[in-house]
Amino acid sequence: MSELTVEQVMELAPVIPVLVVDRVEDALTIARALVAGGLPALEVTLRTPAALDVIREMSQVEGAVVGAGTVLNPDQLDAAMAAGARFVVSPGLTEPLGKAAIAANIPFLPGTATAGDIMRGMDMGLTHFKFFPAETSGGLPALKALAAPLHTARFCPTGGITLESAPTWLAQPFIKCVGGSWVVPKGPVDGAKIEQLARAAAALPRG
Ligand SMILES: O=C(O)C(=O)C[C@H](O)[C@H](O)COP(=O)(O)O
Repeated sequence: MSELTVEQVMELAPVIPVLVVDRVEDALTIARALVAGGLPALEVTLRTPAALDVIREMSQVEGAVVGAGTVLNPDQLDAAMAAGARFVVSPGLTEPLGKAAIAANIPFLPGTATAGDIMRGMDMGLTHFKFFPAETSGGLPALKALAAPLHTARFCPTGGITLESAPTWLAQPFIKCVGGSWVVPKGPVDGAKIEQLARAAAALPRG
């Protein structure tokens, strides 16, 4: 259960940082730096063995709204929610995962890249989607072409987006936020650097 709607999660900041965290010891430093920099919605990808513990740790940080990314199936959805995830993101939309997320009443951003993906989501009652992988799926021209007929859908493009390219995406009315990993660079964790990158991302204007 989450007290936020998916729209509210997307409106927290212009950027949802996509996090791949290997060491649970780094979780608090990363989350505090991102929240201090103005990015409260944190997507912890289930790509590392530490991910569920990282969600638990980060959830203790005041102001953080911690979600799970790379959620592939209902079992992972359950595990993420048990760890405290308040929203979930997936690279693609399957019927089992979509139904489970709707039944669990948790904000869900399924990855979509085609009209068929988005229409299947709409049939399930979903209204907000990740556009993934954004740059290699045709970039903004592709999403504009999809959003024209599917005009009620709202998007969080993710995949290949940078601080420099984000403003062009965010200027579109059908785009609520973007996702990106650039805010937390790979390598040793530097809280001051992360906070600085978060501040720049949080200051991006939205359309
Ligand atoms: O697996 C998921 O659910 C994901 O969220 C994948 C991420 O969207 C991308 O890995 C982020 O892409 P970059 O910003 O280009 O690094």
